[in-house]
Amino acid sequence: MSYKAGFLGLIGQPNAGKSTLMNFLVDEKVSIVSSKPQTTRRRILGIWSTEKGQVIFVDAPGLIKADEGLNGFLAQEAHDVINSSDALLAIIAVDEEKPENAEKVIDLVSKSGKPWIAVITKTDIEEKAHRVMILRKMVEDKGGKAFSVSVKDSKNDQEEREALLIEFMELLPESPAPLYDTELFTNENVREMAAEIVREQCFEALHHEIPYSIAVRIVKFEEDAKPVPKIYAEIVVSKDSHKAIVIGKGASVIKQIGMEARKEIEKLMGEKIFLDLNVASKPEWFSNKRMMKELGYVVDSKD
Ligand SMILES: Nc1nc2c(ncn2[C@@H]2O[C@H](COP(=O)(O)OP(=O)(O)OP(=O)(O)O)[C@@H](O)[C@H]2O)c(=O)[nH]1
Repeated sequence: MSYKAGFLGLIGQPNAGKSTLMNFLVDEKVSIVSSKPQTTRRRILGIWSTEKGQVIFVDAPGLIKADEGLNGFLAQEAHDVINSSDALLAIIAVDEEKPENAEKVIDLVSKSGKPWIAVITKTDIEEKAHRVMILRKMVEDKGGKAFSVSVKDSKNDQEEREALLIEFMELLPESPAPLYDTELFTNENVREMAAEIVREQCFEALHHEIPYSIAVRIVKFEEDAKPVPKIYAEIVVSKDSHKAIVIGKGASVIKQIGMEARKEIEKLMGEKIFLDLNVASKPEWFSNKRMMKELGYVVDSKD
């Protein structure tokens, strides 16, 4: 059998389970997960390599409609992933409230002209189990093949994981060699992943709209500091009034964010670290192209 390698884009509505699925398939925590929709911002790659091929998963932000600001960036990212991937996975969750949303994803992917497979996620949610058949039929009506998976139930099922990976690899083009070093499981560096982990913990600790308007920037990353590496991160809020909320009474909220993020970053780095968090207010940063660029959300290559 020839060697296959390429980019496989994960396309779905916000909260469909794309990041969770990618982390499960790559068997590493690559992309952040939260119970709130629209957590994924930048395109994140998860890489799986075997001697037969290399699947590079591209976790795109969920599909949304917007032209400007951060949401405009997210919408553009999702469409760029469709255009630039070699093959696509349509990710549809059994708990998707509106059938037309599932239809839209299947439509978009099937019309892309690229090889594709649908993955029906969250099949462990019993009261929605009947929807698996309905979604499968929707996929088959568009000429596609559907797999169903529950990451909750399959966490320890390596056979199921490998079977899915082999199916997905078949969608990819032949390639003379791997596209990334076969030791890598992501394109993100530790610095970027640390910032994403702090952002994930903000989603955990904060409610309402605040986490959506937060960005996290690593100000200093002293990998060789003694006795442990030191990471200085800044949580950027978009309104002065959010600062006090992120800090919390007696600094309780920021302490919680820091403690949980530190544990996750330590897991990632395999060693103890020191994490320092600061909160800075940059009013309406997401409406300002220069600030968005500074925070890692590149809007336009022309500026
Ligand atoms: N019960 C159940 N929940 C799941 C499963 N997969 C994901 N979830 C939950 O669904 C929520 C959304 O998961 P994510 O992986 O962040 O979804 P996403 O599609 O990447 O979301 P965006 O970043 O908004 O695009 C989280 O609370 C997950 O824990 C599953 O197999 N079963």
